[in-house]
Amino acid sequence: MHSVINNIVKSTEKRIQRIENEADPEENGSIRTEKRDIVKAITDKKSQNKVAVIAEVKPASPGKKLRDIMPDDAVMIAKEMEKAGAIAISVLTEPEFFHGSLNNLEAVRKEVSLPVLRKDFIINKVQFNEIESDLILLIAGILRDNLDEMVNLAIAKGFEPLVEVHNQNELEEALKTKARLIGINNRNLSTLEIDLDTTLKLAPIIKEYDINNNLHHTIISESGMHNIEDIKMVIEAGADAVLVGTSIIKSGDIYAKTKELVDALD
Ligand SMILES: O=C(O)c1ccccc1NCC(=O)[C@H](O)[C@H](O)COP(=O)(O)O
Repeated sequence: MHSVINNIVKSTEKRIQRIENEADPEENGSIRTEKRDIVKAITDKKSQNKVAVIAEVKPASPGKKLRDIMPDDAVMIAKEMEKAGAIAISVLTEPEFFHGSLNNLEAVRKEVSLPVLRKDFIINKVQFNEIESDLILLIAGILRDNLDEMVNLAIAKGFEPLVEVHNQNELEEALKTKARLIGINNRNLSTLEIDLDTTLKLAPIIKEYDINNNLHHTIISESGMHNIEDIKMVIEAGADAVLVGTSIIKSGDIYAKTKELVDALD
């Protein structure tokens, strides 16, 4: 793992200590009452020959500030994304390296009707009790042997787990779990380099696995997409949806950039 990721995990462990000190770990919160179905949203979007875009409310990435985003701004950004045809909103909640917040997520989920993904470094089950979201990110390369258990706990808590992988080993572990959504992260968490070929390499492996086992996973290509060509490339490789943060947030026109990506197949 890159030293940045090690630092993020250490910082997350400190956050977890605070949660454990403050909350009842057996608290039964986070059971969804209202389901926002991302799989249906993706299927519907694809049937219109549009791109299923999960647009990310991302204030920063390690060492890079993108835009100050407080709850009111997060809501305004998410509404622009929704209006432009995004099928879901991803909200960063990691505070130290991504300047995200639980308040941003809570405000967005209240004000938009799309499924909302909690984008964070989830390494302990107590984090499931922190806040409601429709989807939750689980990173195979960080959770390793705990992946299967965390997927099961997330499902039991009412979350739709998005299991993120970057290489074939992680993918094989992800496919052993009950997760319906596999995120292929084009960003290598050991080097932080981005290579869209990651999706080109891994998506066909998922497709073949599904054919052989009569299953259907939803494939989400994540990170490093900036333009129509990037989107077309990963969709052609078999991605059902794309997750885009930086290029939308930095564009200066959230609505226009999101729409450009949604309409990439026109
Ligand atoms: O965004 C980063 O630089 C980053 C660094 C270390 C770990 C994770 C990181 N990103 C998390 C993400 O998954 C992205 O925010 C998401 O896929 C959107 O990517 P992008 O469109 O490249 O902002």
